[in-house]
Amino acid sequence: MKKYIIAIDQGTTSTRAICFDQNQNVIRIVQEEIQNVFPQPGWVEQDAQSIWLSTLSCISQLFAPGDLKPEEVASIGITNQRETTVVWNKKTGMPVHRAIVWQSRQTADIVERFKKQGLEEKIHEKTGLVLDPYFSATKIRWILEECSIEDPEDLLFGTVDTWLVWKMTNGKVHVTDVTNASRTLLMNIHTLDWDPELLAWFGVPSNMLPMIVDTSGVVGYVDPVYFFNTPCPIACLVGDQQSALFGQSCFQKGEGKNTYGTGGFLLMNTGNQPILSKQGLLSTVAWKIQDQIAYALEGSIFVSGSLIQWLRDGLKFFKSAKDSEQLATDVDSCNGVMIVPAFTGLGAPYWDDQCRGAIFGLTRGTDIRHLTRAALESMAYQSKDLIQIMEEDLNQKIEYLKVDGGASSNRFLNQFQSDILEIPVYKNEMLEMTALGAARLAGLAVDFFTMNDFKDGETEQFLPSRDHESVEKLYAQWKKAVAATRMY
Ligand SMILES: Nc1ncnc2c1ncn2[C@@H]1O[C@H](COP(=O)(O)OP(=O)(O)O)[C@@H](O)[C@H]1O
Ligand SMILES: O=P(O)(O)OC[C@H](O)CO
Repeated sequence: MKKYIIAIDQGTTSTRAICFDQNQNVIRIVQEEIQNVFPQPGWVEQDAQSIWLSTLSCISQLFAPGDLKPEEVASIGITNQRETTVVWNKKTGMPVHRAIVWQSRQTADIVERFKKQGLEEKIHEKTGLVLDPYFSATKIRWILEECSIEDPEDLLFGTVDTWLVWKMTNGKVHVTDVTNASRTLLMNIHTLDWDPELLAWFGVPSNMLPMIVDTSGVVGYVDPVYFFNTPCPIACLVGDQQSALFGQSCFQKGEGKNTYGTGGFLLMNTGNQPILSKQGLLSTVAWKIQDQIAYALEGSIFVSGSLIQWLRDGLKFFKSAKDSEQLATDVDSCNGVMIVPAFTGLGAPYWDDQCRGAIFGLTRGTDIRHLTRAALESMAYQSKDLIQIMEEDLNQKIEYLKVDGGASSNRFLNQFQSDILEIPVYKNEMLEMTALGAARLAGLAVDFFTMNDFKDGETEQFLPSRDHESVEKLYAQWKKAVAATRMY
């Protein structure tokens, strides 16, 4: 009898393996941090082999206590940091370069080259995306141009979902799902297939590309060597932000969520048609389950929780990210300090790959409490930038915000977010929303769950508590800081 679903949540900061039972409760969770490498300013890379090994290690730790039986697992779902690009040799199984992480700006020059060809509008129409180093296409181009490659015909490309499935199946299955493919700049969001014109423009050979599959459905079986001699089906691949949207039960048009992980991602379900933004939001595939397709409008923030990680690891302000909450509430305000965390440029709605981070308003009275508070507040201001544009693009008022992701356990952040948006913020008691989405989708594929099983859980509410005038004043200061950062 099958009792469990396992979700692998391969994020930018860590890899997690999570075991869910039939009631969608978390039975066990195992997590390993992932090393980021910063070879040059604005570049971010990870060792692809370590991503795979951390996944393998999390799976084996999940079963280490001996109480969970591998043969009781109905299926595995994989959700992953999107856009991050791996190119490897299919004969050796070895990556030809480190994985280029979604945040990395190392392809800014290549992007400039393509911008000069005047293709931006056409690319936007076909992909719903903007021409930016964020997406996979120019990262593949960079690897093809910069790495010495002996056997180009043996190269395979994959986002992290593809890489993990290829490894888990011992090189038998080379696939990606439609949500991940929609983040490459190579898939046409109307046909849901690789677009020959885009491949030609970006110079990406079609034989490197994985097959595009549904978000929910069995794509292959984990090689028994990696799963205690049990052939377990891999039944879902899904980008982590789309997965959180599914986990948050945003199944209807007009329902959305905001995730605060390494980056910040606001996604709104737009139904079975893509809506092209006029102001820098992205159109993306939310999921495809057989003949059911859902699209989303997305605002992507490059630096959100990773700003707190930088205060922790780079500036050594505190030992644990959760200490940031106490520090922030130890003072009543930031005393005029503003942080614009453009470490790798700014994403939506600015799409500025050249600017870099800045701190304003320092005085002799500034200390780590003000800086920590300013860091958390910047996460909320960036989300407000997106909400305003989303309301205009959709011609609809957003009445409340569902939040999740690692940093949403910070109650100061949630309260400040509600204050600055002047709408309620709902934090679900389920901490692993991203993994829940993948577990649900993997369970659907093997008839472990049905859609009727998916309900909203209990939430904690944060209600606006500031007067409108003070909110306006703070937000105007933020806009001034962003403008000054972009001028520098
Ligand atoms: N209590 C907290 N307050 C603020 N930030 C936090 C807190 N806990 C975690 N974070 C931040 O959230 C991020 C991790 O969130 P997570 O959703 O696990 O990210 P990812 O999916 O990108 O790996 C880290 O960047 C960390 O600094
Ligand atoms: O690692 P996360 O959870 O911040 O998500 C990364 C996104 O998928 C990048 O688009």
